[in-house]
Amino acid sequence: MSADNRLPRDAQSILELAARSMFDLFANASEGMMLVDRNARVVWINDQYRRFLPALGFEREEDFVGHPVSSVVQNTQMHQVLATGKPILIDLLNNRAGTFVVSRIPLRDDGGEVIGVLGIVLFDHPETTLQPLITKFARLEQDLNEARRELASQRRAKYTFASFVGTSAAAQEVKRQARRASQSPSPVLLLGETGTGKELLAHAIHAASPRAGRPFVSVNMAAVPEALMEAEFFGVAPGAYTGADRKGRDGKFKLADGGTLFLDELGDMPMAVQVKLLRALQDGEIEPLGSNRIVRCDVRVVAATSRDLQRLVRDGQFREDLYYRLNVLPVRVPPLRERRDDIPLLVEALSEDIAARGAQAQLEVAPDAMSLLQAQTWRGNIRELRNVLEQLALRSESGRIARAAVEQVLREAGLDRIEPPLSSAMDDAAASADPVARPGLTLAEQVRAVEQRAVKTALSQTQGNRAAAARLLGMSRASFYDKLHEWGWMSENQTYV
Ligand SMILES: Nc1ncnc2c1ncn2[C@@H]1O[C@H](COP(=O)(O)OP(=O)(O)OP(=O)(O)O)[C@@H](O)[C@H]1O
Repeated sequence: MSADNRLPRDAQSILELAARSMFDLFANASEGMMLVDRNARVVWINDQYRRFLPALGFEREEDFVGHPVSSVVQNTQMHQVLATGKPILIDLLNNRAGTFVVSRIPLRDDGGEVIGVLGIVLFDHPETTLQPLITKFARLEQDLNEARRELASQRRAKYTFASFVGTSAAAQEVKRQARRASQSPSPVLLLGETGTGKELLAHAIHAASPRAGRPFVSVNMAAVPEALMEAEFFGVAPGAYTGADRKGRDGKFKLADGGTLFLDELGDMPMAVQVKLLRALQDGEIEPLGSNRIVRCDVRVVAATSRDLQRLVRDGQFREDLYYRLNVLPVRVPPLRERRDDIPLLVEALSEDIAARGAQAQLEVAPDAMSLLQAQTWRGNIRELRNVLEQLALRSESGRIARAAVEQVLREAGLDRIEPPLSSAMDDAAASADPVARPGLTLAEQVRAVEQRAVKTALSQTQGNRAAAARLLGMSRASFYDKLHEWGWMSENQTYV
């Protein structure tokens, strides 16, 4: 009989022959084999495997065979194969005996039920035999660990209240309110113009809250395309999509579980997502896309917006019920022009940071240059101030900043140049406002000095809010403005004072 005639021709016999040949191949080529039963107990090992026993800490075979595999082989995954019925064709196993390349194959009875698992040690000491593979694996593992560390650090608060620079009454008040809010589990709504520090405060609130040890996760509504927002928030169930999301993905709600979810640019949230967000906030439950399973999430929400939410509600662009749900602890973050006294401190802190990042000299701003910065309207607030300082730092070798340099940067940045004499005029007037100190004054001059001092005090008490200052002094707004014009403290195109 020729060799060809000995080959079977029916599928079942071919399969049996292949299985037998493969098993013989594995048995001979492998470094060892073990069998566990359906209770994950070791029931058999071959001769080659026996030589690993001392390194695994066993003198006698009976101390190994007959025992649960997880108690005799550290880091084994045999029970996982038993539970899932899925083979692990190739894996690296690390334990006290060394590093091994292993394969784990479920064994099924005629009914298809898993009745045991065959474990095969394909290579021992792969660090010598499989060096390139191991090196690559180690590098990937290292990259993965770094990425995980990076992700974890991104999910920690970057700022604390100490990062919020400012000692003015307005700055202290906003910090006081935010500190109080940090101790409450209710949602916080940070309201203020762009660049006023809302995101910084959101971090600080989280860092001072009982959730500080848990993740801080942000979503910027203006940065996520509308079509992806639902998946971004609530996640995607495995198999809901083909492609990259095949395995499913956690949404930001789940990632923030136990911690704080920061919703930046809340006013830009599409209506469809608003409905789902409301449900998630009310019930503490979310439903990932493509799933019919409810997932519970314990998340504290801090939201921020520079838009007028009440107006968006009136215009039908923001749900009223969601607005009330989020507007439990509103914190108004004042614009820079309401806390000009903080500008010198901010300039110092920001230029220290700029110098540290760019290895440039720390800026030394001349007093008349500083007054120019203090007089500016700063519609982009602290972010805009920082940009101007960065420009100044780039252009200055020594770090010394004269008034002309500030004028030039402001002009090139298209910022209105606002002259500071107003504030000096106000300060000068207020300084000479003590009539007792200036006994030679006429009655009219003394009255005027007293009025000026009262107006200045009222303005500083109301953080520059003229309407509120007028109310405080029991004056109509019109006569208050008349006074400011009369003293040259306000002109048609100047908004300062
Ligand atoms: N009080 C402050 N002290 C120091 N730095 C600040 C302060 N407030 C804001 N900053 C800095 O100014 C920049 C803008 O702040 P932030 O992003 O928090 O503003 P925002 O109000 O969230 O702005 P937007 O509404 O545009 O997102 C950041 O670099 C921040 O670190």
